Amino acid sequence: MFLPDNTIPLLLQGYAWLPQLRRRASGEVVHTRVGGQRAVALRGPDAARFFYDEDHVERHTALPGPIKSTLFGHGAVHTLDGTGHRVRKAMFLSLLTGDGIGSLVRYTTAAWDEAAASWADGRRVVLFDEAAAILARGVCRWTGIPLAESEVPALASDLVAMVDGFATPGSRHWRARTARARREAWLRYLVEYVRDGVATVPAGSALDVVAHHRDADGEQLDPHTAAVELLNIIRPTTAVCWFVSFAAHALHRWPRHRAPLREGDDAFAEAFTHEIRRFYPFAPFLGGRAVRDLTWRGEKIPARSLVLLDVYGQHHDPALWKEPYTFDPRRFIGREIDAFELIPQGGGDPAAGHRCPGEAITVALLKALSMRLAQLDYDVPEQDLDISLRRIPARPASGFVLTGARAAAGSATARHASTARS
Ligand code: HEM
Repeated sequence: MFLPDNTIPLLLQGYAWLPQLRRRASGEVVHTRVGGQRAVALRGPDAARFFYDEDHVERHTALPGPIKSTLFGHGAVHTLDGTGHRVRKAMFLSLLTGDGIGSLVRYTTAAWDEAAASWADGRRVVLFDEAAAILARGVCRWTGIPLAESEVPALASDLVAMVDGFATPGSRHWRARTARARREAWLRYLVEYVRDGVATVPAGSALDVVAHHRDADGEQLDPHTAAVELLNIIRPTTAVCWFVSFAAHALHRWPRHRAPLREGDDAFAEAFTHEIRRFYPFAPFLGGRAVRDLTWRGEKIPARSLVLLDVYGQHHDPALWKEPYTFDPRRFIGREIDAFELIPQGGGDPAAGHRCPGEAITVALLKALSMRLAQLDYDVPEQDLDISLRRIPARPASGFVLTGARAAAGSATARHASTARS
């Protein structure tokens, strides 16, 4: 079968690329070619289950060099399979789940409260940038990475750049590569100082654990790989700023959702974070490579093909979600979420496969910061709030500008401010 290469349509159409191919396909599988390679695209919970079976799809041969040089780093856990992956992944899960989440949220909300107090002077705030700085400050403190206040904006901007430039040719891509090279060098030295005892580090902190982790071969990570994995903690945590800007966008478009967040309705706040992660575009699709000839619902997938899981398409499939283009947090209240149904951060069991180990952290941070945002009154001046589906990763064009931010009367933030004054 002749398959034309679809790389240019992917670059032009972004998130709409796979859903459009799917609409034109005769069956449940899209057959195409991308980057000169044969590819198939699937979607739906059963497809996700199929994709996450290591007997079907591997990762180490699938990730393109430009994505490793920007988003993940060479040698990252994302690029491993089998036992090597399990051992490295266990390190991440030991750090990113359980008791540590509470202290990361506390550090980050403290950074938010401090920043929000400074917004009260009426200045113009670009929420995307402020949230990135707040998150970078919180996660470095939590990780044990020493960082002076004056260094926060440049670090936040580098971490954002690594995410912003992974899927695009041109200046954003080169900015991402430069940012990664700079920050890998910085953290490589820090790891060496920790190992030599030149830098002291809180016992059990992420910096301590990564610096002393032993991989499946019993060896410590080389300093470069340790730096890559530290970045794989602080970079995606800072990237929660994308979701914070989407939360602001949602509260602006559908202000009725502000009241339950402001009142501290925990179940609603959790549902709100899930709906943000379903409704708004972030990871467009996930990719791996077929380890052998496979068959999916009667269709052949030749060995070595790329297998793409259409995340955005799955989250907007009317067969799975009632009115998928309506933003409705209540769809998540009072029901279990299947491990392969809502997949903004991958699917399945994070210990057994590549699902994001930082999902609980993402939900906890987004929930806490959305509730704090809802407790502020602010003005939203004229600006470009368009979220282009052609841009990967998407974001509100203006970064969501607000002015005149002040604690809403009667909110927990206002009570906190008046206690601090008295
Ligand atoms: C902005 C929020 C986040 C999004 C959208 C996100 C999304 C993802 C996605 C789509 C994957 C790949 C899943 C796969 O390949 O099957 C992933 C993997 C990963 N994420 Fe996240 N993530 C986020 C936050 C975090 C946080 C907060 C951390 C750590 C603190 C983190 C650390 C990782 C790591 C280490 C992996 C690699 C897992 C593996 O290959 O086994 N992520 N994430």
